[in-house]
Amino acid sequence: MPERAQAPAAFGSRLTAAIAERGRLCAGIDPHPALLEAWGLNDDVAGLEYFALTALEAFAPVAAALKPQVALFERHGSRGLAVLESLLAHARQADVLTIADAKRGDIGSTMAAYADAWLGEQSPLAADAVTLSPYLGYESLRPALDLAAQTGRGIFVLGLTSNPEGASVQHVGDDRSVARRIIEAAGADNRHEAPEGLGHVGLVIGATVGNALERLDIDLAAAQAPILAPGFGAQGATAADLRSTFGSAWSQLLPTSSRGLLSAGPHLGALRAAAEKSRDELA
Ligand SMILES: O=c1ccn([C@@H]2O[C@H](COP(=O)(O)O)[C@@H](O)[C@H]2O)c(=O)[nH]1
Repeated sequence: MPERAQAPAAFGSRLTAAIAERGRLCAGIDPHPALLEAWGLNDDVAGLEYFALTALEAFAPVAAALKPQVALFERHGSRGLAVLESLLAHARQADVLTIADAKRGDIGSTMAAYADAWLGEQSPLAADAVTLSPYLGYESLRPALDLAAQTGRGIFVLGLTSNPEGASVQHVGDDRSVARRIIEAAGADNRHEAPEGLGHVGLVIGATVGNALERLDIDLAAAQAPILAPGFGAQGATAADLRSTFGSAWSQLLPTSSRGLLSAGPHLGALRAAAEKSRDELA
């Protein structure tokens, strides 16, 4: 279980320091069955554990953060979640930030339990940040927003997702789109907690969204939000796409790639080289 002797620095500062030290890449740990097979592993708990810990060892020195995809651990049941707990503990020892990609969201009373699970000091599943879905309303996330602020952890709220179907919900709205409302709400929280620099309320904005930010009149700089940008790599977005999509918000950006890196495995050297190449493209 995580133990902390004194109040930790705020998540935005910790992420800024990690990017300065290790570069801007977030390395995804997505143990897909097809990747386990490609690595010569069985699709079982032993294969999962080998995969996750090898990826951690390869990526931790060259990534600002690691993002395990929770669903791919959950599909192995309670023993899969135990592997995730072990991965998170090893990441703490390696001093690399973790973002649990769990996409949780529920009414406030249940949200408090999700917050305890992913952000609570005593939880074996506690990560440095967790992804959340605001579909029940941004304010329903309040227990997690508050606990993250108290514990020096962060959250990443889905804003504009990388999948093409996301637009049918997120782009909707007469004067202000759903995405813009979520992003403005995150910005209000960040300005309240941290008048300068990155706040603890991050946003997920896909690397694949093209000119949606411009079309929806969204000001990411004003939100002071760390931006987790999936879609880099296997979903087709390049470093050049990231630059044209995010422009002046570049300093907030944490591009994340999973299959694009993991398909270089199983050898640690090849995995490390793939991550270094992506990190350098983002430098
Ligand atoms: O909008 C979103 C939100 C989350 N994801 C997650 O990121 C990774 C992407 O994996 P790749 O292999 O690099 O495509 C995966 O865990 C998704 O669940 C996303 O892709 N888009």
